[in-house]
Amino acid sequence: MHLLIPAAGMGKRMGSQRNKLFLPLQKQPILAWTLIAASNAIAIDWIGIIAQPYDWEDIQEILDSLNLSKPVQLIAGGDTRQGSVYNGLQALPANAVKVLIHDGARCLATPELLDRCARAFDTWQGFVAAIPVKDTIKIVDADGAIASTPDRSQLWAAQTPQGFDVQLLKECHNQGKQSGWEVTDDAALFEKCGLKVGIVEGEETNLKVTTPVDLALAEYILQQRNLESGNKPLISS
Ligand SMILES: Nc1ccn([C@@H]2O[C@H](COP(=O)(O)OP(=O)(O)OP(=O)(O)O)[C@@H](O)[C@H]2O)c(=O)n1
Ligand SMILES: C[C@](O)(CO)[C@H](O)COP(=O)(O)O
Repeated sequence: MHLLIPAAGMGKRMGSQRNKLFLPLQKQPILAWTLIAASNAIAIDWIGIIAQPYDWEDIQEILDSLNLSKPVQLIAGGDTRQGSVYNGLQALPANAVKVLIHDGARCLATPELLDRCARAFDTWQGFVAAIPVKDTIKIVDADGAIASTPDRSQLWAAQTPQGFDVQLLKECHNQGKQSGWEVTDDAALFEKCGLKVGIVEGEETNLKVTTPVDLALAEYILQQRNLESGNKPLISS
């Protein structure tokens, strides 16, 4: 299974002066934890890291320190996440038929989640990891007043991995470019193309490290995990 990791953001909401994926988390850069999970996922056999070229040297240092056994390719990021994934799709090996796309910022995803998503291709051509929404969600109008309250039983918080048939997703990205669609996840492109997207059970701890509060939560979650795992090697042999 091919995996694309969007890692070309600026970390504005983190208030970071550089790519937030280099920030330390339990003595490793955030991106390292994402790569460790990908390395330990049985189904993943190729990794594409989509990053700004000015970050490639620092990412290569992370890769050298982890010494992953799986092939890794660095791919130039775009100005938006959508643009970065577009670039990633163009850079996939010719034999890529299915692809998982997983945010570098979702560094707490477990190998088990990645493998569960890989198995979802038995059922769907497009799918997202997701969890049920816990808060009541409000649709708010331009005046700041609540316009409606969607039925919470139908609301899910989309995460990544998101998985897609490569050819279909390339076509949806091309349609998006031509039509000027601006989306915050790849599933939205599939939906706009009228293609069905399934839900795969996500993980409550699979948060996207976006703000300093997320970083503190991630620190706590990883600390607990590392205590539970003892001195088990980070990378499974
Ligand atoms: N041009 C971009 C923007 C984002 N991403 C990646 O998409 C994932 C989700 O994006 P987000 O959490 O929003 O990261 P940033 O864009 O860095 O955050 P911000 O919006 O706060 O700047 C991250 O792994 C980020 O590196 C990307 O590959 N290319
Ligand atoms: C793809 C995603 O993680 C699904 O929840 C999310 O849409 C990314 O949003 P961001 O603004 O690019 O972080």
